[in-house]
Amino acid sequence: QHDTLKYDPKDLVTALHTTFGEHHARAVHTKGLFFDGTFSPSKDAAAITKAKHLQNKSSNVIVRFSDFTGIPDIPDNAGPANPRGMAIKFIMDDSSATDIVGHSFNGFPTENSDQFHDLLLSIARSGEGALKPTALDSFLATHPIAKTFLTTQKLPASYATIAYFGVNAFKFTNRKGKSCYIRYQFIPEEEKLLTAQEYNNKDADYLINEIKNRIAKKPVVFKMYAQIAENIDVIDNPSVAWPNTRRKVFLGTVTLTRLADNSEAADKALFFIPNNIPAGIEPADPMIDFRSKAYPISVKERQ
Ligand code: HEM
Repeated sequence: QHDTLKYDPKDLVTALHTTFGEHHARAVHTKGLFFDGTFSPSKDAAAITKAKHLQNKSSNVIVRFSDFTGIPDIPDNAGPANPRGMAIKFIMDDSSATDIVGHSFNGFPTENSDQFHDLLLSIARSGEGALKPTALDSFLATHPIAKTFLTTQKLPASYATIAYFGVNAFKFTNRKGKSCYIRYQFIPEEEKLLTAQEYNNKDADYLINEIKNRIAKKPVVFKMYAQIAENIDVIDNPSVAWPNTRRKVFLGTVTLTRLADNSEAADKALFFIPNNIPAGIEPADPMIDFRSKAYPISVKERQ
């Protein structure tokens, strides 16, 4: 199935622009803000991977929170602003770096990039004035997982009070050569969500303002976990979450301490690539390498 994809990474970036506009900015997750902090790995992390940022030694991190869509000024309280993004860059002593790019939903709307392309174009064709049933209505009628994704998003009180999921599976290998398949989870200190009514009453920059105020007073903390697959779990389909009952290994603590320099130059220089990973971690879901070809196209376009 994955060898016979119809659309290439460039087609996906074009589909994002067709749907959200070309704004000389990130093709998607365009509105956002980044923060500086540290990551301290747990002892258990080193038992399941030899990856160097997970070996009992702290690293610096940059974390960028974002809203969905490629619309630069999307209101934080708009429906399509969900899911939120959390991208993290670990910067090690030798100044090498590794990235994780996740979002606030435990799953992806589609099983592969071709279907994501078709979902995007169906959204593009279903704007104001589109005849019913719209292209999106038709897509969702035949793709129930995408429908669940679009209609059951959690509404965060803060970027700091919602969980984020890596969604695509990686293979971890430890120093003894033993491997397992994992998906990342970032769990907030406290989950705080809004009702639909509270959400509607928020203003367009409520998340941006909240997180700036919050971090000026106290650090923002997430616990990072690896959810471990069992033999029966599907590795190459990010639209299906693994059961909640799966074992989770605590990987370490992310502590964000201050708003980073969000200058235009710093923002242009900052990018995350899902397969930027050290020895001890490998992509296990083909979407990871696909994404990793699409992101640099957007990075280049926004310089
Ligand atoms: C085939 C699937 C996907 C495609 C084609 C795609 C494409 C892109 C592109 C082109 C960018 C802009 C990169 C930049 O300019 O720096 C981006 C950013 C982003 N994507 Fe994806 N993506 C895909 C899947 C995912 C998945 C599965 C997640 C979450 C688990 C995700 C979360 C994000 C986030 C959070 C950002 C913003 C990163 C930042 O803050 O710089 N994407 N994506």
